[in-house]
Amino acid sequence: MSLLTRNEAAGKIMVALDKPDAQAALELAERLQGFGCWMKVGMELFFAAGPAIVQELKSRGFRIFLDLKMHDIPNTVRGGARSITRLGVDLFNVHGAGGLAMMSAAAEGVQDALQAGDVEQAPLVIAVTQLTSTSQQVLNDEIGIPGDLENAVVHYAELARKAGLQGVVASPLEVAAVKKACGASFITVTPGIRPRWAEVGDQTRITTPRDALEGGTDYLVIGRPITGASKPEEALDTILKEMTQL
Ligand SMILES: O=C(O)c1cc(=O)[nH]c(=O)n1[C@@H]1O[C@H](COP(=O)(O)O)[C@@H](O)[C@H]1O
Repeated sequence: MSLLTRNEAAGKIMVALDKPDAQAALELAERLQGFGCWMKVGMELFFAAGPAIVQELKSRGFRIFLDLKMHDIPNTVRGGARSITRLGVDLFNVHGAGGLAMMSAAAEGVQDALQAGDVEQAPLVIAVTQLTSTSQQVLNDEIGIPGDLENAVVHYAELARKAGLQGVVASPLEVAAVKKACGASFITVTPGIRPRWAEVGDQTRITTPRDALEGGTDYLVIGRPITGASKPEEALDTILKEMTQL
């Protein structure tokens, strides 16, 4: 594989802004401003700071992945997707476990907002397959889904594609299988990224940033290895070097 430029690699990174309030999040965003990464706003930040944090980050030029993992009846998810689309985010997710009708409703909610003229650009919608903290044993013995974890991920990916979604959240270990089943242009967004020098924490299905890139992922979601560092900009810089240098 040919190596990416630093800017190309940075454009594939989504920094998980898992911070308790707007001030902490914006301080961190400011330190990472020049890199050209996406920002991922998840539950911790959104539940504390609300939609205003999305507008603020957008006004600073960041592309936004809103990670609220909707999982509800189709009608509720359709309305939720409509509201999220109106916020002007670039990408958001729903749970594949909600099934085909629920994922189709998410896609319909996006169309509702477009047809109402609320926004001009449709966000990408992707489905969470199996959380990257879930191991094979937990999938089988606790969650109660039998069989191979990779097959479970591919099953949800195929359902997501059928529902008209544009991609999935999966671990970098399943990217090849997802692309094989759903096509090269079906987007893979992969958390579970751990440089060798970072703590693994609660993630179980992990690779290094370089391995994720070489495995063909479209986007790398990276939180604590960057956000937990005393100098987040240096951690991100190190990751970019690891991704782009021979
Ligand atoms: O949808 C997600 O973003 C997500 C799905 C998943 O399967 N695993 C996962 O870790 N995430 C999110 O990705 C981020 C990973 O953060 P770190 O483990 O700190 O790098 C967190 O914000 C998680 O909420």
